[in-house]
Amino acid sequence: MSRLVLLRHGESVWNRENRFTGWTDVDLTRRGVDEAWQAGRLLRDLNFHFDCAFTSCLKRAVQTLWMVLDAMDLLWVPTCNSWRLNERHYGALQGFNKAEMGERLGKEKVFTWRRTFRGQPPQLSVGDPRHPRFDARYKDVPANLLPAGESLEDTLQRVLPYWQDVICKEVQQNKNVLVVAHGNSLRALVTYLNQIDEEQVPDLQIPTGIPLVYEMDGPNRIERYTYLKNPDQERHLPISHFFAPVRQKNE
Ligand SMILES: O=C(O)[C@@H](CO)OP(=O)(O)O
Repeated sequence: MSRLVLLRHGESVWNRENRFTGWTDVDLTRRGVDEAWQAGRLLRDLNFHFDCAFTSCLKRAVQTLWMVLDAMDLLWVPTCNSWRLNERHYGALQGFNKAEMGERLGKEKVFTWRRTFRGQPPQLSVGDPRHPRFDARYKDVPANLLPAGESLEDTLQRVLPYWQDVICKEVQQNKNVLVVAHGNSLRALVTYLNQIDEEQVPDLQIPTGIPLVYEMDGPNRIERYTYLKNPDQERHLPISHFFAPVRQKNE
């Protein structure tokens, strides 16, 4: 039995400003920092332990991971950063205000980009200075793999090899694993793990700073899962309190 915890970073500056963020490397807000510490303290109080941790190459996730591990006195745990866990690349939308884009281009279009499985945002041109090929942190990633605008489906295709080749191997060895990533890279992973139908994908949202815990019997067998919500009220409850049995799609 292994515990896998998925955590979206705390609130970022562009979350607060309601701007398309994607691969833009923005900071956490004060509230985002508090969310990260609170998640770490909750996991500590519930006696969680991690053998390894994974995050993206974006500082809002990296900083959240560090704060969580610090709160748990686990800063020594081996961690890996991968571009494959980055947020969905929002292409030419990055930087624009979501509500303003809805007014200008239509709410339905913006909804399709933000919440459907296949909605693909307008791409960045290869010469655009915001293109990841100009960013030193991606210099070892083959150019043809670097995205310039992704649907959730594209994000899943990028996240999945990292899940299968790296994170899964740890779960297979019954390790307890923490993954701190982003709203859409985690939506993609949860879509896969929970076998969520394409029509249900728009309803799936991942909140900032709330740990999503899976108890896994092998990499493809979820025994049960739950969010650890309302930290202040639930801090002193045993972990067994949180779980309800999971029905999987093929059961
Ligand atoms: O802007 C983004 O990169 C993401 C996450 O903050 O936004 P959305 O939830 O709209 O996909």
